[in-house]
Amino acid sequence: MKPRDVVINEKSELWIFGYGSLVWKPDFAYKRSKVGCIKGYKRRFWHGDDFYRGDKENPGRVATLVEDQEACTWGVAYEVTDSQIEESLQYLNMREVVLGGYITEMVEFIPKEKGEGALLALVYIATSDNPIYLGPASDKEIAAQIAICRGNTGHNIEYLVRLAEFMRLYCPEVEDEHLFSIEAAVLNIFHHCGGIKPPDQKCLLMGAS
Ligand SMILES: N[C@@H](CCC(=O)N[C@@H](CS)C(=O)NCC(=O)O)C(=O)O
Repeated sequence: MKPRDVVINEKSELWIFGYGSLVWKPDFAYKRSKVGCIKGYKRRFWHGDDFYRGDKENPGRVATLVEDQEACTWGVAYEVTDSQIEESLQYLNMREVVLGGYITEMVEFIPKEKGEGALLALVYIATSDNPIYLGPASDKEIAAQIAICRGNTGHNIEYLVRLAEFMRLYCPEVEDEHLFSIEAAVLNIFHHCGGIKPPDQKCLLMGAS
């Protein structure tokens, strides 16, 4: 399945950029990966998810990209070659497009490693005309929604914490205020609601409820 705008170079290679669950759970075979960023977009928890991290009644909040010329978004680009191209596109079409409501764009990816040239990469973006797009909300409102949602692959908190973990580990110099203020607000909710012990990251990362 080749989405309309996928560019596969003459060496039969394709790069796929992930900035949400794809940074910690690609779940497709790839040849190699690079940490880096794409310019002109900011990551926002403005997309709804009524399948993986939420349900029809309580849709979760997951990452999408919003155009902003001043911003850049950090994540991971995966190189797929030969038969991996068709396999990954088929898999991601179901995961991201059919079940997730994302569309595909080609963007310029800039590797973090010095001296490595920019690459064209496929990215999955949920736009505001998408039926399950939730749009802007305060960090506290987003945190309150994430704190109570879970879906077919686990808790919405796990999605948030694993992404924050990725950024702390691989992009420690990057200030992602939106991501970290939502994470802090979620932990604050657990701290203040009836003294429930804040879920430590280990238990969250274990996908505990
Ligand atoms: N397209 C973004 C977001 C992808 C994403 O988080 N998609 C959701 C679908 S709504 C997903 O695959 N979730 C799997 C999970 O949460 O386990 C990325 O490149 O990482």
